[in-house]
Order: sequence, then C-alpha cells, then structure tokens
Amino acid sequence: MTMMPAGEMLTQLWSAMAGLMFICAMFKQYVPFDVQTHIEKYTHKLIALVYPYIQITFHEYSTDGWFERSKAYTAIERYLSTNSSTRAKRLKADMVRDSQSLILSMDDHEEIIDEFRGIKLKWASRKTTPNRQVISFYGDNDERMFYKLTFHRRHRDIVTNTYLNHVMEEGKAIEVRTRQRKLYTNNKSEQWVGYRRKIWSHVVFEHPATFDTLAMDPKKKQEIVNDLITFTKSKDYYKKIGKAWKRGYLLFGPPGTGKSTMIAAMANLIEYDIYDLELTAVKDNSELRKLLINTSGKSIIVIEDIDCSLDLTGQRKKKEKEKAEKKDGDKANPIEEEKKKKDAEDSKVTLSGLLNFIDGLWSACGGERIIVFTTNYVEKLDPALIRRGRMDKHIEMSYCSFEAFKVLARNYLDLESHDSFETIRGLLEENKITPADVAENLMPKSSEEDADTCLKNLMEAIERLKEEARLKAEEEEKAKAEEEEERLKAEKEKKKEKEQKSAEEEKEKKTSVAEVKENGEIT
Ligand SMILES: Nc1ncnc2c1ncn2[C@@H]1O[C@H](COP(=O)(O)OP(=O)(O)OP(=O)(O)O)[C@@H](O)[C@H]1O
Ligand SMILES: [Mg+2]
Repeated sequence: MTMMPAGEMLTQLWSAMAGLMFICAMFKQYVPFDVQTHIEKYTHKLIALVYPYIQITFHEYSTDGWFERSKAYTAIERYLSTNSSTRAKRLKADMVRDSQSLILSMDDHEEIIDEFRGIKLKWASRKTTPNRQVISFYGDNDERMFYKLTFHRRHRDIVTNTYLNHVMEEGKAIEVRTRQRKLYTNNKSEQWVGYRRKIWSHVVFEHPATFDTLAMDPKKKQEIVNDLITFTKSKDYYKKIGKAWKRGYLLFGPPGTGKSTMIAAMANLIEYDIYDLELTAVKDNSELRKLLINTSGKSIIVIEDIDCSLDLTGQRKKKEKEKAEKKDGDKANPIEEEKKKKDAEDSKVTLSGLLNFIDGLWSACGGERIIVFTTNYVEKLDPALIRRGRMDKHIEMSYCSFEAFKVLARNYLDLESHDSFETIRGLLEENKITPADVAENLMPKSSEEDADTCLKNLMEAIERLKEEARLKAEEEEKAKAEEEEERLKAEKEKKKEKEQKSAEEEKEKKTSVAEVKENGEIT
C-alpha cells in the first residue's frame, strides 16, 4: 500500500470536513424543525447504544434557584483547581489569601482526567451562549458556564454515590483552606441583571484590627470573644434547640468609640466574610430578601448606623425634616427637593421587612451568620428591633477608660507603664474622651516625637477638651437661662394681657348694665 503524502491527506480531510458542514447546514435549513428534533432524539438513542459513557453537567447558575450561584459548581471549581493544575494545559490564575500565592484552575474549554479508585473520569469546562438569533440585551452576560463530567456507565453507582460526594467535600475543604476573606457591599438593583449578576461587589478584606488592639474593658472584651467562639462551635447545639444558627449583636455608643473597629476584629477572630449592607440602596423588602439569600455562610452581616439608614424611627426623621425645612425656608432648591423625595419613596424597606430579614424563615438558609447593627442613638431605635432574641447581645462602646488607654499605649507607643499614667488615669476619669481621640494623640506625628511627647500631647488635648467642655456647658447654661427669662417674660406679658382683657370686659359689662337701667327708666 502506498502512503499518501501528508499534505494531500490534510487537503482531503479539509474537504471532507467542509462537505460535512455543508450537509449540516443544508439539514438545518431544509429539514423542518420537528423532524430535526425527531432525528436528533433517535440519533441520541442510537449513540447511547454504542457509546457507553454518561455525562453529567453542573451549571454555574441552576435554572430554578437562578439567583444563587450553584454551590456544587463552586465546590467543583475548587476541587479541580487543585487536581487540574498539573494536568490541564491552559489555566486561569487567581490570587489567594494575603495576595501572596496564586491559585490555578482549569481555563474555559479545557479538559482534564481525574482518577478515583482506579476509575478514570473526564472533567470539561464549558461555556454556552444561548442559541438565539438575537443580540442579547445584556451583552455576553448570557454566557453560561458549566462543568461536564463524563464516565463509563458501568461506574454509574460509584460515581453518583461516592465520587461526587468526595468532590463536594474536598471542594469545600479546599475553599476553607484557601479562603480569601471578603468584604462585600450591595449594589443597586439596576446591576442585578444578566447571568453574571452583581448583587454584591467585593474586595479582599484586609482590615488589621484584632481584639488585642481593640481598646476596651478587658473583661467585657473577653466576654465578647468567648461569646463569638462559642457561637462558631455551636452548630449541633443550635440544631438541638431548633434555632437558626445565627446571632445578633447591637453595638452602640458615641462616634469614635470603636464600633466599626470591633466588627473588623470580630471578622478577623472568627475568619468570617463581612457583608456591609447599605440599606439606603435597597429598594424594598423583596430586594432585601434577595440580598440575604445571596450571602454565604460564615459571614457577618453589618448594617451601620441603623437609625439613619431607614425610617424606622419615624418621629425622629420627621422632626429632622421639619427642622431642615424651617432652616432652608424658601431657599430650598426644588430639583434637589424632588430628588430627595424620590429617594425617600424609593427606599421602601420597612421595619417588618427588616425583622423578617433578621429572624424570618429566610434567615436560616445558608449556614451560620452573625448580624451586627451599629448606632449612635440606641434609645431612638424601635424596641421591636433590638429585643433579645433578635439582637442577642447589646454591647456598649463608651468613652475611653484607663484600661482602654493602656491597650492603646501598648499598641501605639509600646508602653506598659509610665510616670504620667496616674495623671492620665485621673484625667480620663474626669473627662469624656473617645478612644479615637486618644489614639490620634498617641500617634507620633513626626520621627522626633517620642513616647514622652505623645503622652504630653494627650494630656494637653484632654485639658483642652476639658476647657472646651466647660465653655460649652457655660454657654448652654447661659442659653438656658436666657430661654427661661424669655419664657417668664412671655408668661408675664400674657398674664398682663389677660388681666387687661378681663378688665375691659368688666368695664363693658358695667356700661351695658347701666345702659339697660337707663333704658328701663325711660320706658
Ligand atoms: N476602642 C478602640 N480601640 C482601638 N482603636 C479605636 C477604638 N475606638 C476608636 N479607635 C480608633 O478610632 C478610629 C475610629 O473608630 P471607629 O471607626 O471604629 O469608630 P465608630 O465607633 O465606628 O464611629 P462611628 O459611630 O462614627 O462610626 C479607628 O480607626 C480606630 O483606629
Ligand atoms: Mg463606624
């Protein structure tokens, strides 16, 4: 037999392929659609007879729970990332933890062979674009990613019963190991369209705060740490008592007392993600619910300044509005006003919606969660929102105590003790100063400033604050006295007016009686 030259062989192959494609095109064009479907069905059956392989697909977004990224897909992605990196030829690279190492995973349209108990299984990463003759409104957002697993049908049982479980478990374990903690924030609903929905955007969470660097009463701090750690280990306990595995914390206190810092420290302690929920960007309760469904387990959901985000405290908002109206008078810009009004109308998250979010049926889906609210005005919140069971732990973050100061001195100046500590203790006991102010003063402002200078700065700052507070108190006192004086004056005038009025009335009465008498005499 004579060997065909390579070039000729290639030409023949090309022409055969072109012929096949032509036949396919003709088939699609001229054979009616339902006949095509029938032919396809029987072809599949025929292939199944001779082709002994089974295929399973795992889509990134399943069709029923379409809002949620499939957990199976994520687990497979992780599993294949460790198993594929040595075998696949085209890889995708992503940064992981601390941005120090890369994680490699299989690229789109790449295939790998995995081995399990001597069985060979083929994994392929695929992408489909819907077979439609229209230009997608959402651009290439309609692309769907999926993994396809192919294996021999004689291994069906072992794959479906054992192998897939093994992949899921491994995938989850890898995820925990390589997890890069994230800080999420919610997007406006306009960005929720398409298959690559962006309900939450995230950045890598890298806040350095820890409970060691957090300045507060050590006893209280320990209590919170214990509470958190107990929570993370209590899966079975929560199951036993029939409660969703979640815990609510309410952090309250004046600005600059470390509420946000505490949340970062919490996330760092228990290694949870943070979802920073901006309620003003949420249109209504159903959006709120969607946001919640799309949070993962092991996460802290934070609503900062809950008193400001929502008209939960109707009265306060109204008062503020009235005040603003009075202040602005007629000068208010009508366009601005209109916009504000529209914003207010748009934000229709209600108290009951929020309560449902915290402890409704939805709150139990997806694993352990911590919900944290922060506020500067705890007394203005609706009691329903913060009752125990909803917000399980109320933590007051208050002005800097001496114990808290010692933590800051250790952090900022590496000082355990100093001659001026006693003076500072006295100053802190007498004055209300926030940890943020103390921290600011303890931080060296130039390379020449040493610990002594920083402590001196702090003492001076407290003295200054003391003086400011005294002046403010004096002014307030004065204003109060003036107000009282004016009130008294107004009262006096009112009394006088009343007296005058009654005197006039008396006089009128008398004259009319006299007139009657006079008239009587005449008649
Ligand atoms: N208890 C604290 N321990 C350590 N640092 C603190 C503490 N409180 C405040 N700070 C410092 O002050 C800064 C402001 O604190 P933070 O943002 O946590 O205050 P906050 O209570 O959240 O205030 P706001 O009510 O205005 O949101 C932080 O960057 C932190 O460095
Ligand atoms: Mg804050």
